[in-house]
Amino acid sequence: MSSIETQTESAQYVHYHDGGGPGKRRVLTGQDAKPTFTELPRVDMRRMFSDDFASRKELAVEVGAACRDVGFFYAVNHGVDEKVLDRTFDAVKQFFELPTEVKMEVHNQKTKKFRGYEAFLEGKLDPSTRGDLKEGFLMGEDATDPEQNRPITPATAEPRNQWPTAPEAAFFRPAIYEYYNHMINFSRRMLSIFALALDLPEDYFDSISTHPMTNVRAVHYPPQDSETDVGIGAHTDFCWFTLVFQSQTKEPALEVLNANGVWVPVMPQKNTFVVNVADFLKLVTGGTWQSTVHGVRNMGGEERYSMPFFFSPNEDGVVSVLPQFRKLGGKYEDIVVGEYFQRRLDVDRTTHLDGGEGRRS
Ligand SMILES: O=C(O)CCC(=O)C(=O)O
Ligand SMILES: [Fe+2]
Repeated sequence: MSSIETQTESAQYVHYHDGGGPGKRRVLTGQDAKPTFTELPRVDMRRMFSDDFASRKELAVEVGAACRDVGFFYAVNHGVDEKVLDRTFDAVKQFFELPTEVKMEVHNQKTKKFRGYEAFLEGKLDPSTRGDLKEGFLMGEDATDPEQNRPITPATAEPRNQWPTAPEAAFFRPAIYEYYNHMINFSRRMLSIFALALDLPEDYFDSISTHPMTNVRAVHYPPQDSETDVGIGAHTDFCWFTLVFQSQTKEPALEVLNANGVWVPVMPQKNTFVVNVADFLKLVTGGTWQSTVHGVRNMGGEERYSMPFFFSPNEDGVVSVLPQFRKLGGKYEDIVVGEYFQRRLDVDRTTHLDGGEGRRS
């Protein structure tokens, strides 16, 4: 998949999973190539904590450009303590080393929201593969978990998360909650910067984000030795935005697709998050911001771990294309966040791409 290889092939397509269905992009080379990114911008988030509005606005302008031109950026000086990140990754590694039966107690197929443990090869966004070469654990908003301090209402009374009960797994729940709470705070600041980047008041999204839909996914990718395997098939995320912390492998594994159908590697950088725009932010910006296709191939010979945090507004929040992105005469429907989210989850659960085409054909 080098750029040289790309230039010698003609009329190739890259296939992916977008908006709940199959998508493809022509690989453009030579005179057909469009101006597009070849690396991720680095954004210094320290200004997010500034009392000075001009400083926050300056940050928002940079973030807005990254969201429009790339859909992905590195976030440095994000304010999440490095010690918390180290502790979280230690716990995640330890969890995945537990016996399979301990992990399978909380198998995600026992829940409607797919929470809990996902075994190797069970995820399969790309039907030409034997499945995603990863195992994972997913948790998220759940008013019945006392750690979340949320009122239980008829709509939130059912437990959503699953936690292992084996004594040897007792360390895991508090470790994940420590990360989760830090990520909620980081996300709220991020949300106000996104609002500013869209020339809206900083608190514009707050009223629909009082009890946001959120997920932490801990993922373990073993090293793969076959080019035909994938850690996670090419896809876009179906939330508002995603914050990813990845382990420090020597070789990059996460890859982001640019407009010319070229996979841009995302080299892990120390104490740095990768932030990406997801489908909802693309939707409310009328496609001005990009929900960029990405995937993982862990070819560097090392175990890899990552911790994506997915943020969406309230389940009963109603969103639509923002006024400044509407075209005269256009028809714009309201979308209930939770309904859209569950539809996408059901698609992911039950369907795969048609046709058996891989990432390139
Ligand atoms: O592991 C990563 O770096 C990204 C994972 C990812 O894209 C996802 O879980 O949606
Ligand atoms: Fe993703």
